[in-house]
Amino acid sequence: MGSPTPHKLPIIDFTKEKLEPGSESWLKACKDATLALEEYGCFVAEYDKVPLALHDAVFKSLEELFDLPTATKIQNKSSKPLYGYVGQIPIVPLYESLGIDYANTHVGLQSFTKVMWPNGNDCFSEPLLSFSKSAVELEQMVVRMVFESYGLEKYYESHLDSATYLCRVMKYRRPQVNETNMGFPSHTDKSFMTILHQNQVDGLEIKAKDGEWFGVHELSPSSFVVMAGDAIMAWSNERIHSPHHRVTMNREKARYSLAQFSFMEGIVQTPEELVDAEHPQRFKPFDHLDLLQFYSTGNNRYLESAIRTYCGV
Ligand SMILES: O=C(O)CCC(=O)C(=O)O
Ligand SMILES: [Fe+2]
Repeated sequence: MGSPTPHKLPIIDFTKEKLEPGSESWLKACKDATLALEEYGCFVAEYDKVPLALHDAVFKSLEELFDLPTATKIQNKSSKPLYGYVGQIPIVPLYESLGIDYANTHVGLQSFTKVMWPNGNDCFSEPLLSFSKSAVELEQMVVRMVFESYGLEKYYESHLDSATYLCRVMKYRRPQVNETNMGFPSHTDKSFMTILHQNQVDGLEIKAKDGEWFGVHELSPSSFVVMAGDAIMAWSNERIHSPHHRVTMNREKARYSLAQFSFMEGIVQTPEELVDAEHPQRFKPFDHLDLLQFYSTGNNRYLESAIRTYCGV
């Protein structure tokens, strides 16, 4: 028996100037993006709205942020579950992250920045805000493509009205000798969708539907990983797959990354058009923040699929 073909994430070109809704290149990208989200739950978008100078400024400012004292970083708190500082966890020793809610808005970024630097820090907030706005634009394009592919564009505007964006910025320090190289354990995202961007240090691994793990390599400063979260899996009545993924550190350098998660304010519900005899409803309507609350309670984060336990039919 020959060995199976190695998995590789599809790469979809979002750099085209003429990626106008309705154009031929738009229709092709709609098909490719939806297929990739159905098959792998993610793909690499080549996207040029974050110029190299901005990419560099963002990662430079992340170094400055993570160099702050832990006592400052732990002030990153939120009334929403799992929105604040995460770190100093003995079983995940390499990982540290902070959450910036409403990162695509001036107000959101200022309120985060003021906690870290009481006198403000425009060298941090300006690049992060531009980055976050561009990541939102990319996500909204992908969501529009998916809605159009399923003939459900009529729901797109109301979807946008209730989408909010949390930008989680992450550092994985390099492992010391004899220390685990596990950067972050296997999980699925609880978001509707996630946009990931990294410095040039690899580590992200995806579990394919056949159970095989594979690494995501050769990402450039213009590469963004677009990943389906549990909420779009439920919305799509499981046509779209939210993949398990993890981070494994193999390199000598620290890894910095940004994950911009979309969360819906209020109820997520499968459109009736996606439910029929062949596709019976798989998930009951659920409140997105309540799902997060459930996931963050007790040992629920160790469930194989928190969303199935929470609202699976
Ligand atoms: O650092 C990464 O590339 C992935 C992070 C991740 O999976 C997450 O924050 O949910
Ligand atoms: Fe994730």
